[in-house]
Amino acid sequence: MGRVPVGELSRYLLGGRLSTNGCLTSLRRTPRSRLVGPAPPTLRPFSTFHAAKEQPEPTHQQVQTPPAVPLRKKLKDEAKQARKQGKKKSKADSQTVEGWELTVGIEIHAQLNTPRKLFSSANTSFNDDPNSHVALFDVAMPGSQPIFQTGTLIPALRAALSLNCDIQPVSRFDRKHYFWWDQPSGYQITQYYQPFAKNGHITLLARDGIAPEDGKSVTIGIKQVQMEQDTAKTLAHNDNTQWLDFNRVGAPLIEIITEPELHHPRTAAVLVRKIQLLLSTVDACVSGMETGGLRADVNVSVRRTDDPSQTLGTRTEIKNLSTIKTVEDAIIAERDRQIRELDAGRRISSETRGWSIGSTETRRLRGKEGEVDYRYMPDPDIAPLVIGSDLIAHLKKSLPVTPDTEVDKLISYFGLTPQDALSLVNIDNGARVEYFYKVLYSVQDMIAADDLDGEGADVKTYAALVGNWTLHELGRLTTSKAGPLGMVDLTFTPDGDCAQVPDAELSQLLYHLYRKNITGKIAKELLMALYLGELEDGVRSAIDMHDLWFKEYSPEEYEALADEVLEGEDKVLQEFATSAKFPQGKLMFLLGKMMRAGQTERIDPANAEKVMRTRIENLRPSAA
Ligand SMILES: Nc1ncnc2c1ncn2[C@@H]1O[C@H](COP(=O)(O)OP(=O)(O)OP(=O)(O)O)[C@@H](O)[C@H]1O
Ligand SMILES: [Mg+2]
Ligand SMILES: [Mg+2]
Repeated sequence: MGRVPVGELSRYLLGGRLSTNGCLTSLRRTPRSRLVGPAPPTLRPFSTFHAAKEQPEPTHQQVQTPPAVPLRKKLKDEAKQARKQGKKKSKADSQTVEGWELTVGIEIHAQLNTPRKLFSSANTSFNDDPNSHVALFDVAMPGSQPIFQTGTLIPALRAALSLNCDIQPVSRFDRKHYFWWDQPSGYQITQYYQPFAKNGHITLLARDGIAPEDGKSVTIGIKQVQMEQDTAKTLAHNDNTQWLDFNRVGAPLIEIITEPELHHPRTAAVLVRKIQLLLSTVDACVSGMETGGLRADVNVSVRRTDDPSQTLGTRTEIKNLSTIKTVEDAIIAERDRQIRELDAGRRISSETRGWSIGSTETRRLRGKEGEVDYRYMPDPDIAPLVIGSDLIAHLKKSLPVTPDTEVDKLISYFGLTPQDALSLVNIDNGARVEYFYKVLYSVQDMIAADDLDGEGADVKTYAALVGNWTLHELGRLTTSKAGPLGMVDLTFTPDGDCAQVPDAELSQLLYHLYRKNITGKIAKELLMALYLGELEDGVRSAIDMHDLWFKEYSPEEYEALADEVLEGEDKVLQEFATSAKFPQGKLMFLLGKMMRAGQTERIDPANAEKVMRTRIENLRPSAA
């Protein structure tokens, strides 16, 4: 059958609203905010749907994803919720329940980092105007055909290789049928019979934060990785009206399916976090859970440990978990619910369940028995996918180092503590560690240019300083103490650029701190001023302008300062002279007073302590 010319179709179906390149474009640009305002008039036939009361629950992964909430806010809300429920951990959130074995398998859906949809040349987009990137095929226009976008394969392969999978030389696409408003064709194209990658694994280490019961490390099998289409985004509006944004329909996803080999809730959460980081490290996916780019479905079952049959219990599936913490919380709640049911003599029915942030119970969405028959069939319009071994070899060679190797290097070569190394690699989806390297290498260049220590300076001496500042001092900026701006999170590009605290400025600051050209206190004040946007001409010029260079007190001046501080402190001095145990707290008190009395840009805490300590030690009973 010949294909209907696009022009004819568009006139017939949309009154000429199709653009010539085959993509739907809204006639009037619809600002993002309109998503919560009245429906865009030109898109009405597609973007509204009046849900009849008897509509079934959404199937598969089409349970609505809530609009992305910043991770920071989510974590705060979760912490608040936890505080409300009492800080004390209840018995229920332990990692094990005596007499029972928990089993978990996870399906992770991740959006691939690619500019095109899976079977059309429409752009993938995040937060663009609704329905502005929609090809004819994406909305199942009759006569439109899928055209596999080969570029989408590259990030998918990188993801599968990073998960140690065997790439299949030939794989195929299948149709999974179901009827729901977010899937215009009535089926999703996925890989059911022959996925492109199988038999992988991922190793989780104790330092990743797995449950102590899992020991030093645990390796979890990856059953398969498959490519598939995403669905349209549904936004619930008032009165049973659902708005649809087809920008997401047909966007390429991978589904990573683990073996049912997880036995502790925290380890399951760690697995999702580690896979998220891995996918971002190999550039397979650019966004994580916090922006809705990665969603996890957890399959949970329990069985009695003394069950001789050794078969796994019936699983239930909790769909669309959107934070790492909810993975752990939902598994615990579902495990405990299943145990309660079985203890009461009831059976677990195979069903799909949901979870909302802050809740304590999973809730039934639908039963698997009544589930739509997916009627899987090979897609007759799509040729088999043939992947050459040369491409695989090339991609293997060009994979970046894994986060595990990165952490090892930060610890052994740069001398960071394991905790700092892990945090650096884990936060901001790997962007913070990029930022760390930028700052570190600039500081290194400045030190080398001095020609004082030249190449000989031990990198560990300043790497620890840079690590501490890029992690902890930067972290401190965003606490409420910094005033209204203090709530503004630092943002990093994937390349490690930060507009609020540019790496070039921080490296200047840290170089001068390392060289003791400025004091730590001054450095902290400068960093805060930088973050608040008060240093128009940068760090170096602020130091010059306000003469903040460290001009350390002479030994005589330190002595005079100590005298000034000790005046009127006879009672404290008496304690030094008489108490058998050295009153360390009192020394700290005197030192604090000395630091406050001295000029910030002239006093070095270590030298001030030396002077004060010598004074005090002369008073000690043993010195007499
Ligand atoms: N008894 C069990 N207990 C816990 N997890 C299980 C059990 N049996 C299977 N699983 C896990 O359930 C998941 C099944 O995912 P898979 O995508 O293969 O099927 P599905 O959930 O039926 O399909 P979909 O949700 O994609 O429509 C896997 O992660 C697997 O490890
Ligand atoms: Mg699945
Ligand atoms: Mg599933």
